[in-house]
Amino acid sequence: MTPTRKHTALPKARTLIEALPWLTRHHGKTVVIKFGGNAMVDEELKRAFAQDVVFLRHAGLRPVVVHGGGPQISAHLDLLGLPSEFKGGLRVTTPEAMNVVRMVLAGQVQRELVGLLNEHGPLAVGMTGEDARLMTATKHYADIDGERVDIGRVGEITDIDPGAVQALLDDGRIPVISSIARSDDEEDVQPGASGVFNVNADTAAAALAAALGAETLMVLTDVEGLYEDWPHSDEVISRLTAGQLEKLLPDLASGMVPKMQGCLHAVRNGVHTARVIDGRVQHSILLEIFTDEGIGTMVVPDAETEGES
Ligand SMILES: Nc1ncnc2c1ncn2[C@@H]1O[C@H](COP(=O)(O)OP(=O)(O)O)[C@@H](O)[C@H]1O
Ligand SMILES: CC(=O)N[C@@H](CCC(=O)OP(=O)(O)O)C(=O)O
Repeated sequence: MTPTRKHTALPKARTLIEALPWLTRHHGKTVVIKFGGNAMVDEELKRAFAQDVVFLRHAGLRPVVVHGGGPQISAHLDLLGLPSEFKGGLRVTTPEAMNVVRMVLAGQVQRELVGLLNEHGPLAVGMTGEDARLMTATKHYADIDGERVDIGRVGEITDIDPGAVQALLDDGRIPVISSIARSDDEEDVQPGASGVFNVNADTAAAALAAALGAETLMVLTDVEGLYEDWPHSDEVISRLTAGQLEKLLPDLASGMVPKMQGCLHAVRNGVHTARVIDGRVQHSILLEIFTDEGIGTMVVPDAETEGES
């Protein structure tokens, strides 16, 4: 006689059933996920990330991945004997460095993520902001202590045409996007890297989330969330409104500046929640979307202080 297995299977069934309200709530909704270069250094984490994104897609959500690659770009510049310098959290991008940025993001990091996602089926399609005019930018100048500083080929997004991304989503695909934008400046008409800009990946993800009318922007990084008094304490701010975040922005440092500016832009432009979560925790995306054990920092629009999770 075959022994019954119903008791051992029950906890698994409970886990699935517990996800039901979240599955219902998020069905058909667009989620833009920014995968940061620092969260991308561990092979197992990358595989778990790909599994989570594919899970979201099969659960009926519309995930879009925007990836970073700061450490990978710096490593390649170093290999070529070129310096890595940041001003106001953004890479000083010479025309020579722009070639490297484009090659590493579109040719290396994006290809790897597309490959990992496609181990689960014909799902992921890679593109950069140049493709189908997804992202157009103009030259960005850094503001360093009130001074306008030239940081080279760094772009500020002026227009997003999300048509190609929407078409891929409608076709059941997972767009994987590198944060490089085409230039519409007149002197930049020539093809090649001289006609494109390097855009911070947090900024690009936030702008895309707003343009797509996404429900959620999720930024995966290498810390637990926004620390209240970084680097002196590791107390994470779990929830804050756009207005509260706006007041904090001038005091924030380095990598958190584009992330939190991006979260603010997203929730002020129609995105329901923007979250900064710990990409070092395996399956952090699933925990965040399908359980009430949400981790990290959640930013909500001003009117919404209660209820959302
Ligand atoms: N208030 C803060 N809370 C958390 N991290 C902060 C804060 N201010 C600055 N940081 C720094 O920002 C870093 C994350 O940004 P970044 O290195 O650009 O990551 P990513 O590659 O994921 O985009 C953290 O590792 C931390 O060193
Ligand atoms: C202008 C600018 O700074 N661009 C970034 C683009 C990559 C990025 O943002 O990667 P992370 O998300 O891993 O930091 C850079 O060149 O490093």
